[in-house]
Amino acid sequence: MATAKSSDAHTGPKTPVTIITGFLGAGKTTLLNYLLKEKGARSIAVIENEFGEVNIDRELVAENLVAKEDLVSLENGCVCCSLRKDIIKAFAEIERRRRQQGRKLDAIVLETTGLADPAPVAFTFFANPWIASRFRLDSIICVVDARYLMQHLEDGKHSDGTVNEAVQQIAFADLLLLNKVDLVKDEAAKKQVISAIKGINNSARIIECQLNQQEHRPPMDVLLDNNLFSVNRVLEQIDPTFLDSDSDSDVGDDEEEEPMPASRPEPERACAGTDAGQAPAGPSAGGEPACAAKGSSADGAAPADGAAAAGAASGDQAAAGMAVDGAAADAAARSSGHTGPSGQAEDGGSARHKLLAKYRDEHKTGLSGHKHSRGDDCEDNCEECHIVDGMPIKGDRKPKRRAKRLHDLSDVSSVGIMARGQLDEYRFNMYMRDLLSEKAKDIFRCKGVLSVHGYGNTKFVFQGVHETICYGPAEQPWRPEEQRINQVVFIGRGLDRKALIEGFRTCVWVPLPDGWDEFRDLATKQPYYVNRNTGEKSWSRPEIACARVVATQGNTSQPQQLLPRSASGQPPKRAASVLNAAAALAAKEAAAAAAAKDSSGAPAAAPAPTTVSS
Ligand SMILES: Nc1nc2c(ncn2[C@@H]2O[C@H](COP(=O)(O)OP(=O)(O)OP(=O)(O)O)[C@@H](O)[C@H]2O)c(=O)[nH]1
Repeated sequence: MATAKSSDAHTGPKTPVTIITGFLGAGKTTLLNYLLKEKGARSIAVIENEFGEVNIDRELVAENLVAKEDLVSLENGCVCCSLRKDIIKAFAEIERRRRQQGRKLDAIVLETTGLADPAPVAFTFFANPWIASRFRLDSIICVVDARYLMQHLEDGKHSDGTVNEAVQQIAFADLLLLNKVDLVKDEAAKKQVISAIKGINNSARIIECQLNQQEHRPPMDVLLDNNLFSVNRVLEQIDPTFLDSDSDSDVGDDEEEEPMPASRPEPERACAGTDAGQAPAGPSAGGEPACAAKGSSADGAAPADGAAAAGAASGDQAAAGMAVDGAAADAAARSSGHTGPSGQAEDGGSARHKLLAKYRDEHKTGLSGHKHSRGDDCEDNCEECHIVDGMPIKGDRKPKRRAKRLHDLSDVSSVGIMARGQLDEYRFNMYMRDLLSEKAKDIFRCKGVLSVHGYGNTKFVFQGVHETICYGPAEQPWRPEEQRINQVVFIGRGLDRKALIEGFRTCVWVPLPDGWDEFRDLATKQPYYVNRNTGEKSWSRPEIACARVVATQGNTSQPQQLLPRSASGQPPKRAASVLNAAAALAAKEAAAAAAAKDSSGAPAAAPAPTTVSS
């Protein structure tokens, strides 16, 4: 088993880490891009976590980074649950790259998925000694979608005691950005949202903003290096068991079994490298700096042995400093078999108890405000006495363990679809229109990068949050050497994977058979087809050739299967209904338009849409 030597201890300043949280589509990536664009001389690395099977954000963030090495992506899962141990690897990877390049690093920004509970992520900074000695949690910023918050709070009410992610995200925030205020025109509705936020978190500052508008963004120095995270606030106001272990908290325990990042100078330390991905380019936004930050950071010494060296600290940060070292010592003792000052192996609990007790003795303050020192028989029989020390102080109560939150994503999934080639604009529009008119409530989020037939090298990005959807050109076109692969991801509840994939297949543009040309009806923009040899006109596409669509499946980002076409070569049923509905609607509109002016050149006299059968 690896044993850390005192020379392993990192004694330099700790790099501040900002966690960006917020529900799906709230504006986290928009904020991240703003931070990256306006970072000035700061060197920022990004850990970006994507829930979806296809990572669209990587495209949209990468171009704002100085080097692609600054981005580590954790894909297809949540850092708060399935990818929890990968956070440590991500930090190790960033550290490895930084050392390799001999660059300074001023800050790390970690964007969680929109479904992440920030608590376990924040806990990592206290549970893992290697992280605790090198990084400090600067603040948790929660981006709140002013338009959809009430819906998300309502949707997330679970009768079985499981946690609503939107509530957790707000509760744990040190700073709340009430975003998309442009979409809430009604002042009363906005007040309702603010009051709902305050009902969950009354101590964090709320800043109203519009992150996609330069002039309505919060100033940079309010956002970065603001030193807002306070472990005391978390313990007092949110979760008194925050620093207690749960079954997932041993995040560093198995790291020592894995190899270190290749160039890492401390091979015996308990942490591991990663193959985390790197990224191509994508679009983003600009912004402007201003304003003041508060407080200063505390850079405690790393816990070199089980006893842990306490860092120099003050105020709120002192609590964090002590807790860091305490928890770090705890984890170090557990994972590395370190010995305490007595030379005896200490269990993690006692190492942490000593440090927490020291802090409490110094401050003589209980978490809920009543005064007592450790070991006192607390007259209030307050819960915290039992929780903080992890053992019963009074009576025969059993040691407490942090209640493990259930992260209920049982019915929430993501469907990632990739398709080579180009999309047929009209069909894709119809597909999305049809889909969202039926499923907007359950499709929390959709996004994609598209290559559309007829638009040359323009790369399109589409972004959907429930029924709000927008398309636009990415900042960078398709590069000549870049493979044009359409990528879309849907995240939501009860998604019908098969229907989504089959529907998307019908959107891929395929060449027409010889002799056929495509035209657009002037009034409806619906395409129609003319055979230049025979003069035949049709609203339905003469032939749909085989399209190669690769769908990702389950919890893997690897393409899994090629979907077979139906034997007839016709689109599947669901797609047929999409096309029929679209065609019927368009035909109705065309008839009305044709009645008004008979000059479009489309098939004569309100053509009956040809039924496409499967
Ligand atoms: N109207 C409006 N749209 C915004 C604002 N900020 C961001 N958006 C848009 O909201 C959509 C989602 O923004 P993202 O930044 O991708 O949201 P996100 O939280 O990163 O989404 P996920 O990572 O998928 O959870 C995009 O289309 C943004 O352009 C805003 O202030 N007003």
